[in-house]
Formats: sequence, structure tokens, C-alpha cells
Amino acid sequence: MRRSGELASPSPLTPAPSQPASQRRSDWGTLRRLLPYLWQYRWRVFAALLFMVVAKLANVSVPLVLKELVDAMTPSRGQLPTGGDATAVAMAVVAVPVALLVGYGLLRLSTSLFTELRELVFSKATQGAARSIALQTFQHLHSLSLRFHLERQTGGMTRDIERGVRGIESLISYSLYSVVPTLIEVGLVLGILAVKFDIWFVWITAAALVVYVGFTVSVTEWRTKFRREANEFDSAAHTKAVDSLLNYETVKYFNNEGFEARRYDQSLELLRRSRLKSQTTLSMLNTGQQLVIAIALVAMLWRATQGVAEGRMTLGDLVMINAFMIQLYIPLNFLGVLYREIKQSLTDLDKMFTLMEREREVADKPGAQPLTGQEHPAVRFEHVTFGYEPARVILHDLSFEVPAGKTVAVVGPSGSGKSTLARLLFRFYDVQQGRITIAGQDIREVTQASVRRSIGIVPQDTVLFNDTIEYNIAYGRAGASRAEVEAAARAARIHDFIESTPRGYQTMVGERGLKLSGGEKQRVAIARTLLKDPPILIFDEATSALDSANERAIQAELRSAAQNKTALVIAHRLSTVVDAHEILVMDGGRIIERGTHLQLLARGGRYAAMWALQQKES
Ligand SMILES: Nc1ncnc2c1ncn2[C@@H]1O[C@H](COP(=O)(O)OP(=O)(O)OP(=O)(O)O)[C@@H](O)[C@H]1O
Repeated sequence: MRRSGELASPSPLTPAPSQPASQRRSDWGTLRRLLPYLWQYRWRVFAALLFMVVAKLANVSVPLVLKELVDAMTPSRGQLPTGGDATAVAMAVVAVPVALLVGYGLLRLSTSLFTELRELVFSKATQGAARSIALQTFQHLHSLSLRFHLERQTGGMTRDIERGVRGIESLISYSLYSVVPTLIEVGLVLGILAVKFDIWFVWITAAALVVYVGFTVSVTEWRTKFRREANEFDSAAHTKAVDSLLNYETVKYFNNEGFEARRYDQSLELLRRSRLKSQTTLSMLNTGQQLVIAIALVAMLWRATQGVAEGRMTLGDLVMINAFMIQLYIPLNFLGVLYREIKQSLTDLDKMFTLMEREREVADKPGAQPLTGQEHPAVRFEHVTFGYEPARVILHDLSFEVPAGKTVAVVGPSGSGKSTLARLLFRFYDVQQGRITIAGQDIREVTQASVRRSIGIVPQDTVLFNDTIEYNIAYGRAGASRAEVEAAARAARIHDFIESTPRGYQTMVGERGLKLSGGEKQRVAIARTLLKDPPILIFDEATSALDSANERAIQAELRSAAQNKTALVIAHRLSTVVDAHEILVMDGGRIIERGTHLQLLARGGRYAAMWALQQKES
């Protein structure tokens, strides 16, 4: 028999490079980790087990009734008329045992009925557990640091989560729906054989089972590595495909469709080879299993036919034993798949749990309280030293203050660390030395949510959700009314553009907002930050994608939005920051000059040179 589950089975299991086998928890550990999710459905689990036992009892009774039926229809030797009286033989077999037939039908029906009931009762538990685990993983991923998200490979990671969730379903269905019922059935059948017939039947069945299980487990263990390999190649191919499609435009710019296809095909070829290996070894497993089953069946039938020939057993017994064997070996046929799928589900689950347990690099301190006094907060960087990697310091002993309600501008060459200031203020990373305070409180001492609630940013590169323009603007403040969304869009000078499109605010912006121009995207980002209306604002080259006319208009809006707010403005175009309270000139992660526009001009240093250059250009 071909195990349909084999080919159709999910393509799980890739050991994470970050999680070597030695660090994996044991299978029992994974099960223990899963139990709390099922515990809340314990009554359902209990009811499902009960239905399962009833279904199995009914199933095992079917061959017993079949035996009675056959025996009732077979005249015993003593009953058979002598002298070849055909009418008497016919008379002997006409008495149809209606009660047995009805019983047979009812038993068959109850087997299916209780199996369905078990499914019905239990699927709520399986789906519920899968849902809570998927949700928790999602929430945890959002709580992980920016570093994790910059390093992750989206394609592979989403595949891991998919497999983990599917792993819960397969684990439960394979173990609870297949292994446990089969064990119950084996026990019942062995019991019946032992009570009703000679011990040989028990020995043959038990020996066949031992050989069968031993063979299946060892061969499955051996061929698991081929499956694992196939899954690794599957993940790699998926990662490549996702990455390539995400970079669709770049691929076109460089005419690299052929290159991308070749790269993808290399992964597919590796996948094909390892899947072939997996398939060949599966055929070996199947053949071996069939051999064991065939030998056992022949041995049993030999004993049974001998029994019938010697008059110790009836024809009904023979039929019953045959029916038992067939009933028993059908589920056993799937043992290889079961064993492997269960092990695989456990590995997939373990991988997902590992993702869930991944430590947060930036975490709230136990008992951290929300930020207070953020109506008019001052922001201070005090002797901040920071590097994304230990080997490379980006900010060196940096100190400055953005006084409450004032605007401080940061200018300087590309890569000098300006945007890093914004990331640190948002607490995407923790500083290595020094501290950052908002309203006098170290941001590491208060909750991250309260820090982020009090800050609004218009980032350098805006990425939008693949949804409507309205959704993207309203994202700034949950529950904002349409009128508020429009007011923000007007202030960001994007309302007229939106109204001019056929679908207006319902226009879909496309994957990462790519259906909008750079300037339109930036204005949507400005609108949603204006809608958020936080006490601290960061404009990280907020108008860099706009033409000069639009930039001037929006600058006026931004200035009025920043009025009475604590604002950090990162800019390349110096003309946009001339009236800042203080301007910091950064280079190589250090503040090399600071002062007002006029002071810096008078100083005749780097700022004055940059100003002169930009004036000349414009
Ligand atoms: N996640 C990261 N991991 C490692 N290095 C990073 C990371 N992000 C930024 N850097 C490095 O930190 C330095 C400062 O980056 P930052 O984005 O703060 O520069 P910037 O002054 O804002 O530049 P620009 O004006 O071009 O936006 C850069 O050299 C950059 O390569």
C-alpha cells in the first residue's frame, strides 16, 4: 500500500543554523512545553479519548460478529445431512441471522460515528492550541529587537512558523488519533486471541509486531536525514524565491531574471535530489514492512486452516482472525509515516518554541513604569557611546539636549551617525555607555511602549503597508476619524493628490507602498505622524524626497507641527534648519560643532563651509 500521507505530508523541518542539535530540547521537553496549551481543553481531550476507546471497542467487535455470522451460516459437520440431500442442505442455510446482521451494521456505524465525534470534540482543542501558539509567536517576534529583524531571513522564518503551527496539528492527530488507538486495538486483539485460541496466535502476532516496529523505527531513523536534508533545501529555495521577488525591481534594473532563475533552480535541483533519495528509501521501508506483514499473515492463516482442518476451529474463527489481522495491519502500515511525522512535528514545534523563547535584546525592566511628565519633555543624550557591533563604535561620548518645546537640528555627512540617534531614542538598541533621558527619566528604566508613544518619527525611507492610503495614514492613531485623517493629509499636502485619484482614500498603495512616488510616500508618512501628534518629534530628512515647492510648503507645516514640541530634526539641506534652537554638526560619530545658525556661520568652520557650498549650488 502506498502511504498517501508520505507524499502529501508537509515539507517541514529545517534545523536552524542558530540552533545546533545539541541545543535542542528533548522530545519530552517539547511535549511538556506544549501541554499547557492543551490543558485548558482538558475536558475535551478526555471526552475525545473516551469516544476513541468506544470507537475501538466497536471496531474490534466487528470481526467477532462476523465470526458468529459465518458460523451461523455454516452447518457444523454433525448437522450436515448425509446422502447428499440437497434440499436438507438448502434448509440448513436459509435461516438468516437477522439480529447478527443488524448488530454488524450497528457496530460498523458506531465505529465511524464515535470516530467523527472524537474529531468534532477534539478539533476545537487542536485549533485553539494552534491559534494561541501562532499568536504568541507573532507577538514575540514583534517584541524582538531590530537587530533580529534586520538579520532574519523572512522566507525561511515564515516557513518555520508555518511548520510549527502545522506541527501541533500533525502531532496531535498522529499521536492521539493514530498511535493511541492502534495500541488500544493491538491490546484488545491480543487479549481476544489469547483467550479464544492457542497461544501460537499471540506469539505470531506479537513477534510480527516487534519485528515490524523495530524495522520501521530503525529504517525511519536512518532515512530521516534525507528528509531533513530535503527540508533544508526546501527552506533555502523558499528564502531565495521570496528574496528575489521582493527585489523585483532591482532584478529588472540589472536584467538578472536569468541569473535569479538559475540561482533558484540550483536550490530546486538539490531539493529534487534529496527528495528522490527520500522517496527511494521510503519504497525500501514499504517493501520491508509488507514482507513482515505477509509472513505473519501466512503463518496465522496456516495455524488457522490447520485448526479448521483438525476440527478445533470453525470457519468463522478463520474469517475472524483474517479480519483482525487486516484491521490491525492497516493502521500499522502507517507506522513509518507516523513515527517520522511525530518526530518531525516535535522538531518543528521545538524550533518554533525556540523562536518564542529567543531573548529580547531590549526588554522592559521588571516592574518598569510608564514615562511620566511627557507633556513637555526634554530629551538628553548624556555621554552616549554606542556601536551596532562591539568592534565598531558609531557614536563617541555624545552629549546634547533638546530642551522641552525646542527644536534641535543634526547635520553632517552621510554615515556620521545621525539616524542612529533616532534609533537609540526609540530604544531599538541600548547604549553601551552613558544614558538617554526623556523628561529626566532614563529610557531604560521606563516601559518601551510609553517611550514610543511619546515619540513620532518621519523616517528617511518610508515603507507603507500594502493597504489603502486611509489605512496607512490612520495607522498613526488607532480610532482616528475620517475627518482627522483628512486634516492630517491636508497638513502634509497630500489631500489634493489623494482626492485626484479615482479611488481617493481607498487607493491601494501596493507592496511596501511602491505604487506611490517617493514624495507621496513621504507625505503619507508625515500625515500619519502629524495624526499621532506626540510630544516629541523626529524628522529624519523628512522632506528629502520632495521638490523644492512642496518642500517649502511642508516645511512650514512641519514647523507649525513642531511648535511647542520637542523636536530633533535631521537634515541634509541646511536651509531647512536655520531657525533651530541649536544645530549640531556631526562627523564620525562625534559632535564637532554646535550653536545657532548665526553662531556657526560666524565661526567659519565646517558648518559655514557646508552652508556656502549649498548656497552656491542653489
Ligand atoms: N544595523 C546596523 N548594523 C551595523 N551597522 C549599522 C547599522 N545601521 C547603521 N549602521 C552603520 O552605522 C553608521 C551610521 O549610520 P546612520 O544611519 O546613523 O548614518 P547617518 O548619519 O544617518 O547617514 P545618512 O545621512 O546617510 O542617513 C553607518 O556607517 C552605518 O553603516
